[in-house]
Amino acid sequence: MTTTTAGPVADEQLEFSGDRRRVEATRAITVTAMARRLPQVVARAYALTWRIEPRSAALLLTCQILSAGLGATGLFATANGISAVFAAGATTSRLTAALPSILVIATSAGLRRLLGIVNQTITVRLSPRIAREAEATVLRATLATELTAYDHSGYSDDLEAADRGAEMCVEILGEAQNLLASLGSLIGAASVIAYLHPLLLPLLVLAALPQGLASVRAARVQYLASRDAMADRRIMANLRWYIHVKAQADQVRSDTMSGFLMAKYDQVGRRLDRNAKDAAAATAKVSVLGALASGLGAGIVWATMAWLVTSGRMSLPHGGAAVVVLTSVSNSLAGIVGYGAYLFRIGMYLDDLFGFLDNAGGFALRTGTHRPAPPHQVTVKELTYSYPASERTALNGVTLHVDRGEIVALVGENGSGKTTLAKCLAGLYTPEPGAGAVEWDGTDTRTMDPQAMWEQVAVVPQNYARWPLTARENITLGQPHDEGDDEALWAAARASGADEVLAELRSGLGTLLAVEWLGGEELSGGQWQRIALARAFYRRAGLLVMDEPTAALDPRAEHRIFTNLRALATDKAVVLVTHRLTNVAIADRIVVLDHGEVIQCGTFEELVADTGGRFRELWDLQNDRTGIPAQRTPEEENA
Ligand SMILES: Nc1ncnc2c1ncn2[C@@H]1O[C@H](COP(=O)(O)OP(=O)(O)OP(=O)(O)O)[C@@H](O)[C@H]1O
Repeated sequence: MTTTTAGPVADEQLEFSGDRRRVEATRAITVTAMARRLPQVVARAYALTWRIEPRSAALLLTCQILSAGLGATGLFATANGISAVFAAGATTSRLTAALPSILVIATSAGLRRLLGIVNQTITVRLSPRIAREAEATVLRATLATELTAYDHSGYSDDLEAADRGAEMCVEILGEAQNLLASLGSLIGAASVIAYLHPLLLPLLVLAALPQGLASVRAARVQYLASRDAMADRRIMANLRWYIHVKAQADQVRSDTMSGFLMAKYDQVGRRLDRNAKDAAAATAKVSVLGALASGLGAGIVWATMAWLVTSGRMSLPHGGAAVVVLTSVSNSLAGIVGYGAYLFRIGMYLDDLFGFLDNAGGFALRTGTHRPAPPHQVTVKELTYSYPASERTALNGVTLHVDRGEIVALVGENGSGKTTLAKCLAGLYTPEPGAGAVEWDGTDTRTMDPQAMWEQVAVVPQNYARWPLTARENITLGQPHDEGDDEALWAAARASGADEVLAELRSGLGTLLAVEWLGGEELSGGQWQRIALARAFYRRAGLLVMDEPTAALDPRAEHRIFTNLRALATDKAVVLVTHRLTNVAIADRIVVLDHGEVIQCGTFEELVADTGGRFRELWDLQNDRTGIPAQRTPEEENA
């Protein structure tokens, strides 16, 4: 428990908030509504196949239709064969009469088996491709998502649900095929049953209905349970990641966190177990009820048939044939119910998938078309920005400009809004309508094609990526690079100090970085930062945004960066975020932020001279040596 002036407040629990609305909507789905969706799911399965291989999709459907026709032919032949065998007359003449039927039964069974093999071969071959294609679609949608999506609770849950939907696609074609096969058999068998005695058909449907309803209900229970468990599964996946990866392996040990992390893991695991137990109990309950009802239904069907035969309403040979066909009917019904229920479930996951794909989870990238040139001036006008999860505004009415050839530094205390502003300048966050604007040479960045805009931007973020790629790729990725021409790369490396790092790598630019991956070499934190700087300097960008670019650098490397920065800025607008105030002397202008507002703006000399200002206050604090023993030079020591 923590305490505030308002009294004790319970700790917030580690929890991912999924989109509860969608779960609620799913809960409200009725069995009939779900039944109506079954054809839609089957159609989706064939549409996905069609997109990959139209000929195979057509062949699969043709096989299904032929197979159903052959099934019906075989059953009619069975009924006729049985009638012939049970008819009056000599055994040989009865067998001779049954022979054509036996030939038809054997041929249709053989051909059906052959068609089944063709179906299975195509399905097994295409299913992984369908899933991969769906997965790639989710990846493309994710890459075309606004960065702010990640700040919305629920987005990651939706993304994961979509991913799961894509995974389920591996089964959709097979299950749709099974369902169609059962349906084909059922139609064939039902027509034979109706021919034998019309009363048997409605009775059969009645007998199968309770089992069907129960299976659909069980599928819904399982889907909802798995959707409810999604947030917990993500927590566990995150915990596993924290325990597995190298990035914090040292802190897990030095902070003696193993017990703490495992306790969290177990706690969430127990919640998942409870969820699974409840779902299993609910599924078992509906399944038992369904089984009882369908057993009762089957009893009624058999009793009716016995009554029809004994009362002379159906001949004995027809009765015998009905027994055989009924077995086929109940197998087909069981197939329809089983595969249908499973397809319902897949259909719900597909809804998650297609719901996400429709508009990238609600955060599709803005679709401006203007392709900007490198800007001469970047302007921020009355910009206000709030993070979706926060009640505070991160930026409040900020106005500033950066010209090409100019370096503008953003300074301020932690949480004052520097990084947020830097991301808005780089077009990573887009202002809401009416919340100000970021303009490049007078053009609102909201009207720009985001990819084309980012081509003009180079960013050194606080947490730069350490790609498990070669040193060359780590610097050139995302940029056109002429094979065999590393001149521009080396120029960027020299400006950032990465040349010294590259010189010591065992295979130079071709060295694989990150030791965790395929035996690559590992770099120190500062060496990685030099690579990240080289990556930004290599980009042919008109706007360079650097957020704490030298935090991990030694004094020599830092000095080199700031010595080279002025030359780099000649054809760029440069924005520099830093807490090291000695470094901002290089800037043409310094903008001081406080709680998302610009409170000072001027040159280094102006701001240091302003004794009552925040910059001067921070400067004095950074240079205050109170409590630190004075450093004496060797000459002073000797004197
Ligand atoms: N993703 C986010 N979601 C919600 N609030 C955020 C998010 N990122 C930052 N904030 C909030 O926005 C405000 C500004 O954060 P920002 O990172 O821009 O500050 P900063 O000046 O760069 O801080 P620092 O010097 O510590 O890097 C802070 O109050 C912070 O809590």
